[in-house]
Amino acid sequence: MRKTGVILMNLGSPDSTEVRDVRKYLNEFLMDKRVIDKPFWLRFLLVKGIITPFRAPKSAEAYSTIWWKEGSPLIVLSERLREAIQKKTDLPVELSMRYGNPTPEASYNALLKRMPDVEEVILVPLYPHYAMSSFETAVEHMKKAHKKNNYSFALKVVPPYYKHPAYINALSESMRPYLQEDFDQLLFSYHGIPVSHIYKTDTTNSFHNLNSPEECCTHEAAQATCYRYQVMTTSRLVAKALGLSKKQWQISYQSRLGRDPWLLPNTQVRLPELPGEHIKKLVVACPSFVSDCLETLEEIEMRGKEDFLKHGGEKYTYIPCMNTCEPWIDALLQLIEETATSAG
Ligand SMILES: C=CC1=C(C)c2cc3[nH]c(cc4nc(cc5[nH]c(cc1n2)c(C)c5CCC(=O)O)C(CCC(=O)O)=C4C)c(C)c3C=C
Ligand SMILES: [Fe+2]
Ligand SMILES: [Fe+2]
Repeated sequence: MRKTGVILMNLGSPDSTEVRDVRKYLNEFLMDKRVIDKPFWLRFLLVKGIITPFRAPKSAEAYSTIWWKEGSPLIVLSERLREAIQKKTDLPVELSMRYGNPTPEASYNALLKRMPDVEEVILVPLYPHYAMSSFETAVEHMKKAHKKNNYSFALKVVPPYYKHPAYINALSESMRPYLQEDFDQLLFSYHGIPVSHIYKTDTTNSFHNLNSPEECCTHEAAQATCYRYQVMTTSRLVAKALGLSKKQWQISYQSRLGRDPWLLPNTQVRLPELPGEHIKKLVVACPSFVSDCLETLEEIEMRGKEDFLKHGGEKYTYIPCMNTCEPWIDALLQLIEETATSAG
């Protein structure tokens, strides 16, 4: 048996709701070339000159409406997830963040302290879908720190699990209790990305049918890195597991930033429109996030609800992320086990 350790990796949060900490976090996040894929000089000008100065005070205020006494919900929930997995495995499990703390070095070193002769580390990106601004940047960041520090252990990555039966089961079961009461539609609101990212990660030059709400690309190699295809697949499989007909659900994309074209339809645009389309009782789930965070608690649970009800909606139910629910812990243990025993 190889000596194996595990690192869970999520996005990260500012250290506090102080504007200076939010500014530092936004600068690190948005200067990532996989998040804003512009030439360095343009990204620098946009981020340091326009986006961060305007956004930091607003984001700080938004963070202060969801912050817990223990800290950022995303960090606290990710740490609770680590603890819950640790209770069910003998492998040492650590947590890392793409931006802010704990850094990859801190988590590798924490793992080495617990298991000095570790031979392989299984990296679990806490993103079910592939996007260059989420999954890819997390993996590349961990690989970079691995190479820089010349660690002797191997690094293995859990691939995107957007259609893995254990993940689909966990997501469906976490949602099921919220669909017992009468509702008109379920909205899957995924984090949006710029359309250009879909083409940038596609090495096959495939056609992505952006006009179709039901299909994207058909080439398997393109699907492996197509965020849109993957979120559509997750939604279809979850809807099937929950016994929903096609008329009972739809997809939209949230958290848009900047002027470039992003995936459509946009959640912020759709929420006020839905009551006019006879969708008065809405249930909303956010499956691109596995832990609740600013984008789910503030944008969807709070602001989204207000907007929907203001425009004639009657009932709005937000479904929390999987966080530490039991089937999710079991799914992660299965993904870790499968990756540890895989040849890669
Ligand atoms: C160009 C901008 C952004 C892209 C592309 C993007 C993709 C992306 N993000 C997540 C997950 C999360 N994003 C979160 C916050 C957040 N996202 C952006 C911008 C882009 N994200 C910003 C500027 C922020 C900061 C907050 C704000 O000012 O709105 C979070 C929450 C973090 C927290 O602390 O709670 C998550 C999680 C994914 C999965 C993704 C691509 C699929
Ligand atoms: Fe984001
Ligand atoms: Fe596609």
